[in-house]
Amino acid sequence: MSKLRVAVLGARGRIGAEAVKAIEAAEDMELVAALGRGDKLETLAEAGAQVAVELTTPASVMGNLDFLIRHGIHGVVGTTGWTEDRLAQLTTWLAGSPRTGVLIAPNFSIGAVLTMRFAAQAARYFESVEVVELHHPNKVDAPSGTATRTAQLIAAARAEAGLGAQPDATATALDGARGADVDGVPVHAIRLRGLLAHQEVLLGGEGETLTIRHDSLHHSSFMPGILLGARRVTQTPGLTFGLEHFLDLG
Ligand SMILES: NC(=O)C1=CN([C@@H]2O[C@H](COP(=O)(O)OP(=O)(O)OC[C@H]3O[C@@H](n4cnc5c(N)ncnc54)[C@H](OP(=O)(O)O)[C@@H]3O)[C@@H](O)[C@H]2O)C=CC1
Ligand SMILES: O=C(O)C1=N[C@H](C(=O)O)C[C@H](O)C1
Repeated sequence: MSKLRVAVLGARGRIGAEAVKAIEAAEDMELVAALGRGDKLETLAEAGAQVAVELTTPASVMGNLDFLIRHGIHGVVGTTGWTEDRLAQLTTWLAGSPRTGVLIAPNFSIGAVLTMRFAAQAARYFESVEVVELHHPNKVDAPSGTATRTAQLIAAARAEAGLGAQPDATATALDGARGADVDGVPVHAIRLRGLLAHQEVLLGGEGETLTIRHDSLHHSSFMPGILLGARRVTQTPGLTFGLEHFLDLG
């Protein structure tokens, strides 16, 4: 059987370098290009890449995806910074290349995907909920893509359950003291040397609290999700948002 021809964009970055190793080690894949900033995207087409794993920066990702989609190269995207406007733009580009698939995964680790699932399940039963994400201090964005997605899923679950705004009697506060407001859910971002990628969802009701915590201790935690995404995206035209769509979570 022929191997899947995979490229990495952002190959010299923290997660990109780990992805290069994981793809090289995968028996059913061949790493055909490993590009960093300034490298020519045309290399991808010349190398016959079928899938490109995009792990760069929010500032670079749209330009890269524009190229990939125009050349019919499937995308597996871990880069953050997704807004409604960006997703709409992507959908428009994909409509012009109907056989091309793009997976955007706010988080490739199974534990983080489950955290999002569990948080959305729990959200309808608790009056209060806040998200705390904790990352290494070299991270360029805040809050994290995972925390933003988690808060959006929680907010949707609360709305579906008919829950109103959360109780919060704060009358005065320094700017930022209550975190960022993501669809009514406070999200707090910690940046601390020694950490990698961590998240807590704190839920509170009458006389009880529930904390859901996930820790990525090494970039290897993201690799099975990236490899799964690369395998599945070739069979999944259009835009898929979230690795859970490629997993059987029951
Ligand atoms: N979804 C997930 O599970 C995960 C997502 N991420 C996300 O992945 C992204 C990268 O994170 P991380 O590896 O820590 O960041 P790094 O800064 O370590 O890596 C980003 C790399 O991308 C390179 N780069 C920038 N622009 C381009 C471009 N146009 N073409 C090719 N390469 C480019 C950078 O080069 P230079 O240094 O020269 O600027 C750098 O080497 C972030 O958005 C992060 O949030 C991270 C971990 C898990
Ligand atoms: O920058 C990181 O490191 C990570 N970024 C992603 C995010 O913003 O959610 C995924 C994970 O948290 C690691």
